[in-house]
Amino acid sequence: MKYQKRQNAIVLLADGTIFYGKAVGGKQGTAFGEVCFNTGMTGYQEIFTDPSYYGQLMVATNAHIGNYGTNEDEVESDSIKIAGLIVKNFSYDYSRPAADSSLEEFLDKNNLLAISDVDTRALVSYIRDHGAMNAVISTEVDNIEGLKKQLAEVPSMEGLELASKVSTKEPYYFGDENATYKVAALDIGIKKNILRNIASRDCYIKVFPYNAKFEDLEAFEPDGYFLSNGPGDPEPLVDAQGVAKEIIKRDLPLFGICLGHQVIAIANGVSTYKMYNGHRGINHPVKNLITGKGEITSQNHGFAVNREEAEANTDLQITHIHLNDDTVAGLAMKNKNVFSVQYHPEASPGPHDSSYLFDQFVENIKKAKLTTVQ
Ligand SMILES: NC(=O)CC[C@H](N)C(=O)O
Repeated sequence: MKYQKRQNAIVLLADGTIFYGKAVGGKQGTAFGEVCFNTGMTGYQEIFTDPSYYGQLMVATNAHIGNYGTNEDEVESDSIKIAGLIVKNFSYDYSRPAADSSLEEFLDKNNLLAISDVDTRALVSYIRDHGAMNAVISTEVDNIEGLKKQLAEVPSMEGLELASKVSTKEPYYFGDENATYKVAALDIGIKKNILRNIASRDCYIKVFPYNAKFEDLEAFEPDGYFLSNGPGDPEPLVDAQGVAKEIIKRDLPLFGICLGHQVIAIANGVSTYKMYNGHRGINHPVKNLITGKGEITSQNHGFAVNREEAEANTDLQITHIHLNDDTVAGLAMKNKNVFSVQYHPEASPGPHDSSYLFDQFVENIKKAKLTTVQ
């Protein structure tokens, strides 16, 4: 495929701005989504398969993508979840002993359209200045007006419920069934490395579909509950919010990550909003307000919790702050076993500074279990 003629391609933004490139591997096609960028230098395979990215066209700010190939174990779900890929230099060749295929093969297997040779620095500067917006990538370079019409029909990410598109259809189990603790996880777009992190801390997990009811989770007789990351706007996720409310009412141990964190905030009456530009990268600085320590975190979100409302809410405490823009990065409920973070302690990709949060979850479970037994 390497020397095949590559089709001309465009990135057309919702405001009419056009960037030019070439379709990877001589492909033809068109893909729509919200354009967003990730600043991570590594971890592209994990990012492409993270269900939180469903419906998004990903711009990689790293200038070389594909150079270390892919490995079938380095996925965060069973398929690519981004809607399309935009890069500067696409590496058809790769070099890494652990790789088992090229990125081109991996994209082909998942039928994903990728566009290279785009001036990604100019594109990212543009999005930073003009905010997140819908876009289309396409090889139909002579059909700009037609593409514009179709693009106008693509719904905005604001208000969009996407958890149902990526959640498991049936419940399933993860980990060792003889583990000491049982955790019920609500899958609103869960990443595999979250399951690995919880299971490796002596927990057996049952994973439930996005529309499961609290009673479904409770029937597993779990020691703790988990609300996952995931795509789209948290506001329409009424089922998940209902589950969170029931868990909170009973003061059961609960941990939420990213979309799960936003759901917990909404369950407490605190609203979320669409950010001008989200946080997507693997070096985002966060301050833990309880310990005073900084952590370098992996992030991927386009919505955030309203800080003023969270501060005014007497049931909540802000535990973490994003140091770039002072947005809420972590919450805990006062006098309850409930906490959540806006970022990704499971990393994959990213640093492991925040893995202590999984320890904290299991500690909370342990304490709650001791109290119930006595
Ligand atoms: N990683 C996530 O869970 C993302 C949450 C939500 N979809 C957002 O963009 O803010």
